[in-house]
Amino acid sequence: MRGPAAWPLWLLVPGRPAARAPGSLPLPVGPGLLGGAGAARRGSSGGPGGPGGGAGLARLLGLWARVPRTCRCGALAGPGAPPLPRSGLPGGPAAAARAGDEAWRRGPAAAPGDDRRLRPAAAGLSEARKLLGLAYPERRRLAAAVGFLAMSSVITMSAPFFLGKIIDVIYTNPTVDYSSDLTRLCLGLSGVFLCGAAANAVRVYLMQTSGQRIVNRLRMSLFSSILRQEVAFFDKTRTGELINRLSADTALLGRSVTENLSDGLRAGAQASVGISMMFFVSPSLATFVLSVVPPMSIIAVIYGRYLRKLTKVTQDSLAQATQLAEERIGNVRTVRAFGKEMTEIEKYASKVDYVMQLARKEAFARAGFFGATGLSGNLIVLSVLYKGGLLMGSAHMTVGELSSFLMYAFWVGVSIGGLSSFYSELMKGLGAGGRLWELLEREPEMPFNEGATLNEKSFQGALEFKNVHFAYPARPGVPVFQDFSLSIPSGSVTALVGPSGSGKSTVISLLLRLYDPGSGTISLDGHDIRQLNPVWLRSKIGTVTQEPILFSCSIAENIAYGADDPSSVTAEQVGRVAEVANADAFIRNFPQGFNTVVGEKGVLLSGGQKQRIAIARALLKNPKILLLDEATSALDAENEYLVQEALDRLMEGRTVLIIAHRLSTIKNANMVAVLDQGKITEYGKHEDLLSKPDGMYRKLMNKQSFISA
Ligand SMILES: Nc1ncnc2c1ncn2[C@@H]1O[C@H](COP(=O)(O)OP(=O)(O)OP(=O)(O)O)[C@@H](O)[C@H]1O
Repeated sequence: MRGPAAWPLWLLVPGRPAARAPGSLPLPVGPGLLGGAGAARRGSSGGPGGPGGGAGLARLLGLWARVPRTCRCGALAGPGAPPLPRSGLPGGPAAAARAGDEAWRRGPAAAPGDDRRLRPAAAGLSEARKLLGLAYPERRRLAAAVGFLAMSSVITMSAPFFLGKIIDVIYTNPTVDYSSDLTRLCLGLSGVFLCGAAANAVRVYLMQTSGQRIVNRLRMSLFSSILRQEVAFFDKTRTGELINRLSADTALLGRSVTENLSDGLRAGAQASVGISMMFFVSPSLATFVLSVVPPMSIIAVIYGRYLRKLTKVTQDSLAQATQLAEERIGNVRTVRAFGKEMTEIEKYASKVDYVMQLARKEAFARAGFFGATGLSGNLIVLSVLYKGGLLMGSAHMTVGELSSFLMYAFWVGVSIGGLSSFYSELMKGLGAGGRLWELLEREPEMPFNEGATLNEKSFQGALEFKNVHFAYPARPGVPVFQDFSLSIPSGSVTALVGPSGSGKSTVISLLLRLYDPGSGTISLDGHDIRQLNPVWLRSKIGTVTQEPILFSCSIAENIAYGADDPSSVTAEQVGRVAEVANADAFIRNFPQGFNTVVGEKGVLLSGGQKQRIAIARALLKNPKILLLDEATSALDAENEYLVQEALDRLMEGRTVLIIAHRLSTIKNANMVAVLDQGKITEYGKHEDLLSKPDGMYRKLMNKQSFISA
């Protein structure tokens, strides 16, 4: 915040400390003498520009990779891990309750473990109340800050009165020696100003720290709410947009309820005290001055509404620009391979240009608003001088009283400027808040962590699809499965084959319950998986895809990610599974061994190496059910052998569904299922299916090149 001492004396252009309006009048006393001036207009940093301003399964599972990196490693346990902090508060609901966070609490009918019902209690209330609800957990700090604010404001606002007295001491009787009176008054006032400055400093500190805590809590709540959403939500919502909401919008919203609120309160308090003092010093002059306030209020309301709408559009366009940048930077190899750098730069430039256009509109509105308030401020001063001069001439006012009045008028002008800044920042906060509330209050269409679990001892891992009909929510009119039925007995290996796009990866998505079928049932040991707790279900399933997604952390952390509680995994456990997965030799060859950081999405490793790390991760998870997607392209002979051997070890004793691309896998499978046009058209052993002369399987074998290794 700009320090008051840096403000020019003539500053009466409300909310524009840095710009002197042409022709504005110099005032006798500057705010620098009067302690902190919280009415300083906030910078517009939160506005445009922001604060500181054919591998289907891989694609599906890649959704998980959209999770921001910082949360992927270690901190975020896999399925089966303790649920994410409810209510977004680091300590979960208990902490929320401790913090008195009424905006985030369980609904009255919530069952234990029912995360879905956690929703902001403020839902349905006006947005302004929701904003204030955010500040509620910080009420003690904020109340203390308001106390210090009141103290510094009282001191600030008493200054003009005493300064007027000093002027009268000087002017009233120039022949008398008034030096001792003057020294006493000035020393006393210096002490009082010092107290005012200290109170103001404490207020700023408390407000800033509360603001950051509110933003942190808001970000945690939002991140938690985003991660709970069903996968279909991520099919429709773009990552960059969510990132923008998490960073820019939360900051804007947080600021509007703390620093801005504090400055608004200060300005409000100072304006009302200033107006009262103006009436106290000269009622007739005060009545005259305040006749200009109502027209200004009307302009402010119109301006505020406009700004609110504009902020919403600006934040949306900013989110789109972030989305584009995030996607292109994340896929820079593809951009480079196609030589599209310049095209992408132009695309980004057009998005940023649009944000700029909106910023220009905002600047235009701001300029008009602050120009009008500045002009009226200066006119007030001029008229006070005029009318005050006349009153002094008729001996109705002393020079000290006129000086006091002018200073109060000045403070009221500054405070009204502060109030208009507060109002515009609040409107911006409300504009940015709209989308945030939508996200925060969105209830996932699929339960996140509720439902039954099966008895671990009797759990077999038999899977069955019965008359399943399914279309992706993003394409409801295009059915992927129509009357799809398939049984995968416990402990058996079923190979799934079918033409590209026939829905093989979709089978895996449905088993992981990333989506629910439109009709029909998918059961585990005879229980409809919709009745089961999805987190528990996923903890029983391991997946290895042809393009495994690794996170940008160490190899050890990537392997430990498979465990229910990654933090409890020992180096020995990691070493052991890496050995079984034929991965430890190449890992140990890296200078930093298991501590080697693999780069974003594991970009620093080869395909075969990534697969073996994924196999080690699955081994550590030790699931009853395995869903595998074999690599379509052949690895070199050695890698091929090592991966295959690791996979064979991984498959032992589990229920396995494998999207097969290797002849050897198909031949070794207990059963082969042929998927075509949303149905299983053939089912049996490799040799039996091959013996059907017109069968789909035979045609597939002839058409598609299965890897012969
Ligand atoms: N998230 C999604 N939203 C909408 N449609 C999708 C989605 N994922 C896949 N599809 C569509 O569903 C159909 C089945 O896709 P799926 O990935 O299951 O096929 P596949 O048999 O695994 O293909 P491939 O062998 O090429 O990987 C395709 O038509 C595909 O375009």
